Amino acid sequence: MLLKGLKVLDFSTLLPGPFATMMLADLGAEVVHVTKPVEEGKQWGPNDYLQRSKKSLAVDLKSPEVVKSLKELLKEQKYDIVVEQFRPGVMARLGLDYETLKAINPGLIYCSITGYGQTGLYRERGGHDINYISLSGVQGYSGTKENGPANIGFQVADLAGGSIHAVIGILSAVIYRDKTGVGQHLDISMTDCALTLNALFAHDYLAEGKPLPREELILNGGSLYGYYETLDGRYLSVGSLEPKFRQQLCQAIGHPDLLPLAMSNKPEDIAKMKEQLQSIFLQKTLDEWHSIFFEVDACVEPVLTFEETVAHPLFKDRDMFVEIAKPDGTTQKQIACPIKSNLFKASYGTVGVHAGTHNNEILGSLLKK
Ligand SMILES: CC(C)(COP(=O)(O)OP(=O)(O)OC[C@H]1O[C@@H](n2cnc3c(N)ncnc32)[C@H](O)[C@@H]1OP(=O)(O)O)[C@@H](O)C(=O)NCCC(=O)NCCSC(=O)C(=O)O
Repeated sequence: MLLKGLKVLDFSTLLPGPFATMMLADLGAEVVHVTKPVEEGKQWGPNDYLQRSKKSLAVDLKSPEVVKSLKELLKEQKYDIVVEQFRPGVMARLGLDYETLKAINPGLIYCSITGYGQTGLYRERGGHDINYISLSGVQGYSGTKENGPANIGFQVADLAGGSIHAVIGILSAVIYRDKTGVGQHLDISMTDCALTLNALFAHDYLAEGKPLPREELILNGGSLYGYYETLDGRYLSVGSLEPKFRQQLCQAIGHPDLLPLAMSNKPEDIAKMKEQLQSIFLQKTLDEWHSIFFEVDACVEPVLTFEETVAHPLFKDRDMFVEIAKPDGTTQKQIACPIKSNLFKASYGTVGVHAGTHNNEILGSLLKK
């Protein structure tokens, strides 16, 4: 296991931190999730997946004895990475802030994931993914002129922002600590991370002063790149950006005559081509189009329901679903670790366990002291 020996004490809640520490656990880190005590029979949130392979400690962090015991564990270097995701100030009120813990373990890597960072005007402001992607500008040029931004259905800032940057930060800090013995405090703001997701278009504005209007850029509706409805009310994603793919597209839909229009970058031609494509795609069902495009190199794929995704041979070929053991001896299907290597194969413990399952194992003797 790539991260064998890394020991993480994870105070995070909701999605970004738990997803980050699940990635670390999939790669072999030992993760203990610290949470509030939960009534027997009631599990916290999406525990089965996000908490897989982790141990669970359910404790009242406002109890001085508990905090003393946790510090003891950190002092003895039983855990050398802390992940937390509260509003700035919460961990300090609990006596578990970086400065306090660094004093007892200078090699500690402490990763704080927040909406807006540890500093600045917004530091204590509550928020969720929808707010982070709104402030970061990505929603300012997504959606349509008519309807404005659209709900995207999954959490971009939390995951592509917070979780993945937290993991990169933690692993970089581990490499640095291996060389120097020195730990550090990582300040991961999900909105800062979401800002970086403007990667392609930010430059147009920053370097060239070009505004980023909805439906006028190459990927947001200003080209034929987009979604088109089919006869059965389903959708096709058309990503035929390059000339060779546009050529294949026109052939596949039986309209090589449309190639000059498909190649034109004039806004009026693009609008006409999109209209043509829409009326052509409405003539067949998604399955019929899929049969045609499966044989064609044109960057056209169906928009699948999640059920269809789970059954798709693409993910079967890539072993992207795994059966994870449950404590009752049965298994549960979950998404596999997507990091694949010639040396390493992800291995998993059980699905997330009930909050507090490992209280005795981890804190038992310390709490009795
Ligand atoms: C999500 C939040 C807005 C939720 O706000 P709040 O509910 O007000 O929580 P806070 O973090 O401010 O404070 C948590 C309080 O719970 C207390 N607390 C926490 N755990 C414990 C335990 N185990 N025992 C006792 N007390 C506890 C902690 O001491 C704080 O108390 P006091 O000190 O007494 O206050 C905020 O946590 C936040 O901004 N976090 C960083 C960013 C974030 O997680 N955003 C959401 C991502 S998910 C998302 O976007 C999405 O899916 O959508």
